[in-house]
Amino acid sequence: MKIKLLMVGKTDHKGLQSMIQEYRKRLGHYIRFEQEVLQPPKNTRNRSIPEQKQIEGEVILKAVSDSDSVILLDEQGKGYSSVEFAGELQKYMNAGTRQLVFIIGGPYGFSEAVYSRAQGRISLSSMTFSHQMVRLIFLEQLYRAFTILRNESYHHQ
Ligand SMILES: C[S@@+](CC[C@H](N)C(=O)[O-])C[C@H]1O[C@@H](n2cnc3c(N)ncnc32)[C@H](O)[C@@H]1O
Repeated sequence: MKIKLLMVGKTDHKGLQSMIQEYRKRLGHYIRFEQEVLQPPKNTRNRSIPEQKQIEGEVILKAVSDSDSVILLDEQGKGYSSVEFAGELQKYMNAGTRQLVFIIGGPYGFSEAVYSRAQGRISLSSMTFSHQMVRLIFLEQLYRAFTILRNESYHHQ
């Protein structure tokens, strides 16, 4: 299986970039992993929030293939413990999933079209994080999940 992380908008924060890079590197020891930053057109800033979400949604959907399994990172999604999340990843691997795509939305979340395309929604907390912080928190959880599946000593109950 390959995991792809799609994110709307780039992060310029050097500290975050460096920690994200560290977890990407660690994750690469366990699974094929790719991340892609999606850049909505710049001339959308004067649009209403629903219009911006729709435009971002179109950009997101273009980046997803028909055969991908898609999970949204969404504060209103389902909450998992780290062990449960590791179990979910194992289920996708056991099912022969070729590419599992996780998506982090922009500042206003996802359009209805993106919600309809997704197979699932995962909440990392009922609190809202910035779309930039979520990248790091989620990558750490992905890495943690693979150490759990391998019975390594990173995770302690
Ligand atoms: C600033 S948040 C958007 C908040 C917006 N109110 C919404 O309805 O989604 C930007 C993105 O970060 C991610 N995000 C933020 N907090 C999250 C959480 N607790 N769990 C999972 N994803 C989260 C989601 O992908 C969201 O689209």
